[in-house]
Amino acid sequence: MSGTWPPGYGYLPLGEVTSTLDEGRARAGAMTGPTWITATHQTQARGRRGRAWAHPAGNFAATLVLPRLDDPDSAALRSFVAALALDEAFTMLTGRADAFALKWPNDVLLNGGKVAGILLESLTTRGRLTGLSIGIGVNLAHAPGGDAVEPGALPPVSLMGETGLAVSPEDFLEALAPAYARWEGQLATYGFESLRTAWLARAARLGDQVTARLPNEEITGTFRTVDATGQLVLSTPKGERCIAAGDVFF
Ligand SMILES: O=C(O)CCCC[C@@H]1SC[C@@H]2NC(=O)N[C@@H]21
Repeated sequence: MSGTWPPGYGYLPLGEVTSTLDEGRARAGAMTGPTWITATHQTQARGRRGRAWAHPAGNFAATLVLPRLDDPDSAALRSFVAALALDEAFTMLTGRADAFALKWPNDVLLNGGKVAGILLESLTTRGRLTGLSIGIGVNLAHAPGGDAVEPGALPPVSLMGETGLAVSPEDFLEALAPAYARWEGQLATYGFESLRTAWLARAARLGDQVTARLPNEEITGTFRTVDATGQLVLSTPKGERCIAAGDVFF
């Protein structure tokens, strides 16, 4: 790894694994600080809501392990930190900020298709949240076929397919890791408000009608904002609804 690696962050490049999230969980106890784990192949990569995640060779797959969290209550905000870092890395590598947008809660879009996803997993000690794994998958070279996504979901796209740019997973990490460290530093120094503002400036479909699919309910309304705790705020005919977790459909 050349370039400017963020001070205090470790790096563990692996070959074939079941999932970098599994590696994060197994290795977190021995880590002394935040550590990026990458893999060239994952045999059981997972996405949000128990879905499988396709990881063809040439795509980026990593888990950033935060083995100790000073403030466990802010753990979920890391999906905003990671999304802003991904957006910054994409913009740096392509010079095309206008092509990318952020979709609540944790997808990155390129030309309206999904190019990257984030999956947070808690790390617990004796039932207490003590750390966090941030799994990140980026379709650099290949997008999985449309049949790999659920009906109504945005089509997967790849960076190569949409822009013609060949970016290696190593080069992507070299852009992403410092960007993540900067946004994490901003969260620590200034709090979530500055990230919330930055995220909203890059949000897809702000002000539009969207549908949030929750385990037992679908809520359709106007996407007003994201609140101070990271919840999605929709205006519906029955009033304002704040949504902590769910999938959003446009
Ligand atoms: O559903 C999503 O959008 C989240 C996808 C997260 C995929 C990444 S790839 C690296 C890490 N390891 C996994 O098994 N999943 C995450």
